[in-house]
Amino acid sequence: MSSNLRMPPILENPKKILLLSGKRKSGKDFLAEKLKSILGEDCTVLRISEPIKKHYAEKCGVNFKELLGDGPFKEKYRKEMIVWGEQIRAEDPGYFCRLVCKNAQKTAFWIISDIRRKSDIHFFEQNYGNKMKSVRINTSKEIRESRGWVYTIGVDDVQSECDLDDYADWDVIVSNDGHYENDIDRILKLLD
Ligand SMILES: Nc1ncnc2c1ncn2[C@@H]1O[C@H](COP(=O)(O)OP(=O)(O)OP(=O)(O)O)[C@@H](O)[C@H]1O
Repeated sequence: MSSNLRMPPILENPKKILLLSGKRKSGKDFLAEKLKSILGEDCTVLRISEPIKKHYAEKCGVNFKELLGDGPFKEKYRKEMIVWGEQIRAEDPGYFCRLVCKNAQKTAFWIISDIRRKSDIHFFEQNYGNKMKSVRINTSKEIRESRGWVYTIGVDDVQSECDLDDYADWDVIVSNDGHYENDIDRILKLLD
């Protein structure tokens, strides 16, 4: 056997990275899971908040799985986690993005389902160039409220929730107000 045949394949993955952004309860995780169910094994859903939650759970002795879920536990600790995450980011804005990419499975598509800051977008632009596609999910206040959103000082009025309100360079903007099938098609086209 020639030594060439034993060379490991060059990893071209991920081929595309979808960044999902939107206000709380806009449906980022919901749409990420719908996309994953279509893309299957070729796709990994990643969350920048995951290493934050993991660290926070270990530090404070709380349940990591509960923090990841969509329930009251996450809401209870959200404010504290935001403050802690901001302290780390102040020194190194790419810290959590880098951690997520480093530990991610090398599938063809990555979906990052919780993009919250311009610095997150810049990280992916700088490191992955045109592979990165950004999606903003704009969902009405009324629908978000019907999904359990309650305006909370210290959460809804801080950078993690508002920094991307004035970002204007989205590849696709969707409204997840009820019917999402067309939105899914428009997002999938970004992966061509
Ligand atoms: N199109 C939809 N149809 C039905 N239910 C939806 C739809 N979009 C979202 N939901 C539901 O609304 C709730 C909030 O959605 P989701 O957790 O995806 O929001 P999120 O943007 O990820 O929120 P957060 O920023 O708080 O993590 C979930 O229970 C989800 O199943």
